[in-house]
Formats: sequence, structure tokens, C-alpha cells
Amino acid sequence: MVTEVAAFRGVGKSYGRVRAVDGLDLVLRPGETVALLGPNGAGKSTSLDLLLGLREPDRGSVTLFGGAPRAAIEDGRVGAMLQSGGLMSDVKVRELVQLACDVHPRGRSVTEVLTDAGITEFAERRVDKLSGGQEQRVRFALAIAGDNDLIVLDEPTTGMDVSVRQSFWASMRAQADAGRTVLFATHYLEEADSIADRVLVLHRGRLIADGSSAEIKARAGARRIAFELHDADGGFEESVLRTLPGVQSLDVTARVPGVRTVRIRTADADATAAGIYRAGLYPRGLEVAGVGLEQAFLTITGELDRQDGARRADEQSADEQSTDERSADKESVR
Ligand SMILES: Nc1ncnc2c1ncn2[C@@H]1O[C@H](COP(=O)(O)OP(=O)(O)OP(=O)(O)O)[C@@H](O)[C@H]1O
Repeated sequence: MVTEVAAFRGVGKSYGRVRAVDGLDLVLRPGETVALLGPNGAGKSTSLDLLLGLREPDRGSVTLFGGAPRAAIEDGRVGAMLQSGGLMSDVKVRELVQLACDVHPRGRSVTEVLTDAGITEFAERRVDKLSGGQEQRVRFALAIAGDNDLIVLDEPTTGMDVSVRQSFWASMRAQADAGRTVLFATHYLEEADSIADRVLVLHRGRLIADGSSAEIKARAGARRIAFELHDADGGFEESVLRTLPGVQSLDVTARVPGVRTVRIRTADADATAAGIYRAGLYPRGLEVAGVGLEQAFLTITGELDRQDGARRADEQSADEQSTDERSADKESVR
């Protein structure tokens, strides 16, 4: 029995000199709701195109349900909502959705699909009279027009305002609750955080994190500590705070006379808190909180950028050194 919904094995895809996907290894399992998160140009759309058989990898292999992506799509096991491609415009929403249900090998009832996508109220409207957000919901309806095992959505909430976005998330979650595997690409960390049970972070075509959003936040390691220091409890030097163990950044404000609010970002909240007391300070209203997914994401990608920068500098200095050595060799030959 195949227990993999999808698998990328050593996948690479370049456009000329741009490596859009660079050595991707990944398995999606049945019933997961997976967010593919990454900044612009990270390789999300290319990965989804490869998964759907719309592009061929230069290296490695991509399988869907253990076989070629196209075979799974022809069998009606996959529904997709992509960024590209227009909708047929001179038809009503209901007619378009009906058509999608009719041609799908495992088509569902049009009434059910309209309800699940939350578009019944504008089902009689012509497609070319819809707002951008409504159009996105119709695209979603087309992706769920059949009884698919996998639903792939590329930035589905682009163009939706906040309230529409939240009701759309409920529609996505309902698909996952019905046992379908859902893979969606997004820029919105909030979306990944609240819907996905697994978050994949792509950066420059590479998978740099894979876990629950809680695990990804924990990997970034940082915590925020906030408290007040009252002059009445004794004075303090800001340098004492700066040298506490684990401190990554420090912010001290004095909005009320005699009271300083201290905010610390730390790699080790326990050590920092112990250090505060050891320094003889009396922190009032001490709070410790984890960082959000956004901060975790920035920390992880920032670390990689620094590592890449350091590697490039090393490579450059190695190149310069070998050029120097070659020149020295030439000198000695002369
Ligand atoms: N058809 C193409 N021809 C040339 N380069 C391309 C093509 N499609 C994508 N790229 C490049 O490949 C890289 C990855 O692009 P991709 O669209 O997969 O990323 P993305 O994470 O989906 O970005 P976005 O969030 O902006 O949609 C980018 O540098 C992009 O400019």
C-alpha cells in the first residue's frame, strides 16, 4: 500500500542560471495540511508546478500516489488552484462550477461544492462581474469540484480582505477535516500558523525547516522577556541588562517617571531570568513569551543568509588565494 501522497527526491529545477528548486527532498503523508512558506522567489510555485506535472525536474524525481503526477491527475485524485490562468468569463458561477463537476472523473454535486466554497450567494452572478476575492473563491470551488485525495493551492487568499480570508480558511480546514491532504503555498505566516499542521519553509529553492509551527518557532529559539524596573526598588545600570546571559536585543523605555519598561529578546529565557535576579534587580510583572512564526522565520532565513554570505566570502578568498598562488608560480617559472 502506498502511504505517500507525494514525494520529491533530490529534485532540482533551474531556469537558465536561476536555481528555482535546489535539492528538494520531501514526503507528504495522507491527511496532512501542509503550508509551503517562503518569501518571493523562494521556489514555491515551481515546486507546485513540478508536483502537478506542469514542469519536469532537471534532477531527481517527483511522484504522486507512488506514480507519475500526470497519472494521478488523470485519475481525478488531485484538485489545484493556481495563480495563473483566467476563468471562463461569459458564464454564471454556477454554470462554471457545474462544468467542473461534470468533467471531473470523481465529480461532486454542484450544490455541495458551492456551499463548501461559500459562494452560493453569488452563484447566479456572471464570472466577469466578480471582485478579485470572489474570483479566488470560485477558483477554490473548481479545485474541490471532485472528490480529490489531494488539494494543491498556490497563494489562495491573495486579493482577499481579512474577514473573507478567515472564512476561506474555514473552507480549507473543512477539506482537511474531510480527510483530504491539503498543500498550500503562502506568504502569510498567520495563515500557516492557524491552518497547517505542518509548515515547510522554502528559501532560495531549499527546504530550510519542516515541522509544526510550534517546532519552527522553538527552532528559532528566541523568547521575549518583558518587565518593569521601578526606581523605588533601587537603581540599575543599563549595561547590567546588556550583559545578562542569552540577551540578543534590549529595549528600555521610560514612559512613566520612575518606571522603566524593559524588553529583552533572548536565546535562553531561563538563564536571562536567573541573571536578572542574580544581578539584584527586582523585576515587576515579569512576562516570558515565545516569538511568533514571523520572527522565527526571519531568524532562520537571516541565519542562512549570514552562512551563505560567509561561505561566499570564504570561496572568494580561496579563489583570490589560488590566483595569488598561480601568479607566484608564474613568477617562479620566469
Ligand atoms: N518561467 C520562468 N523563467 C525564468 N525564471 C523563473 C520562471 N519562473 C520562476 N522563475 C524564477 O525562479 C525563482 C523561483 O520562482 P517561483 O515563482 O517558483 O517562486 P515563488 O516562491 O513561488 O515566488 P512568489 O511568491 O513570488 O510567487 C525566482 O527567482 C523566479 O524569478
